[in-house]
Amino acid sequence: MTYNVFIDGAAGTTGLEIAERLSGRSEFALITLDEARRKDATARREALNSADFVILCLPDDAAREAVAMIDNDRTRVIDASTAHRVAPGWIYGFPEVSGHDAVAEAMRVSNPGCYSTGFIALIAPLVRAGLLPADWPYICHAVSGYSGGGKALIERFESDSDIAWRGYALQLGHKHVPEMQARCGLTIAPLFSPAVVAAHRGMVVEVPLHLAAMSGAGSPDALRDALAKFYAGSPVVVMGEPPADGEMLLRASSKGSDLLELFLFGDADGSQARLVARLDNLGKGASGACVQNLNIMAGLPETAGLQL
Ligand SMILES: NC(=O)C1=CN([C@@H]2O[C@H](COP(=O)(O)OP(=O)(O)OC[C@H]3O[C@@H](n4cnc5c(N)ncnc54)[C@H](OP(=O)(O)O)[C@@H]3O)[C@@H](O)[C@H]2O)C=CC1
Ligand SMILES: CC(=O)N[C@@H](CCC(=O)OP(=O)(O)O)C(=O)O
Repeated sequence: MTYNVFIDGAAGTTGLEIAERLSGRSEFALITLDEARRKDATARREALNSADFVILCLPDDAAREAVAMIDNDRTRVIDASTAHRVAPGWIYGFPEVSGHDAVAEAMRVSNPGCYSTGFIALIAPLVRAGLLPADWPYICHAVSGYSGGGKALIERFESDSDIAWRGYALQLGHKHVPEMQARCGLTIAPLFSPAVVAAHRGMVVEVPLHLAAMSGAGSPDALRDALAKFYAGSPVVVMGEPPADGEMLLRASSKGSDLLELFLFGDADGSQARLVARLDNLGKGASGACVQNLNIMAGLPETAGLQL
């Protein structure tokens, strides 16, 4: 069986990476639009309706418009944008947390945000296990490679090599906060502080915890064991090897990866911990996750075409 796949936004950062992961795979045939027609509404409507699977790699408004153009009940959609991540009728495309069966059967899948992937991977299983409270004001710090901001941010960083660090969303209310809160079942929106560093790709997401002040929280060992148990058997989400030298580096030259590595560092008396997720914003943070979801929806091995 060969499935027709249309990547709407195929010339963008996420779209190009998905096409790369699908290239050479006989299970999929890509529907492509040339440069002159890739934003043409008629051509897009035709492509959207002739595909078995559509992957939207578009800004939010264009993603909503694309979904509205689909007028058949056969085409299945994976949306990489923020548009549908807490929308009714959409399955959240994080199979390890939402359930593989839910993704496998879905007509509409919303791919998680890159930062949200790290935060949810760390917090959702621990809240579900009762080892962390749902009613706690969590704080999350993160850094991303500049490709996380798409073509515009890549152009900005590559034309100004003097930017070493860019803090943003300083007025709070980053667009990933609603999905972080909803998918972890938190009663209070987390405070999220993202930044961009002078690396093309890569991401570190950290949630520092005052365990001693949190009623009912587990010990660092209990949290680590619970995460390891939750993701046991996952080929994509793994417990990272704790660094022997006590430091973690994000290298500007790092190659792409579709792995998501989780770490838990605790202090000697167990009163404080740092939960850390390391991933590639373009891997499990975007394109790798899209391909993993596509594999699952098509009934194929979930890691086919992934770089692990
Ligand atoms: N980059 C990342 O790490 C991640 C990105 N995402 C999300 O994925 C989506 C795509 O992001 P990204 O690839 O980074 O962004 P880019 O800006 O790199 O690419 C977006 C592409 O969409 C095209 N486009 C814009 N409007 C239309 C339209 N109306 N019809 C057809 N094509 C259109 C753009 O065209 P043109 O080339 O002419 O500008 C561009 O090629 C966004 O919603 C983003 O938030 C999600 C997770 C991580
Ligand atoms: C560095 C950077 O700018 N990152 C993007 C998020 C990338 C991502 O996850 O994309 P979605 O738009 O699909 O959520 C941002 O903070 O807006």
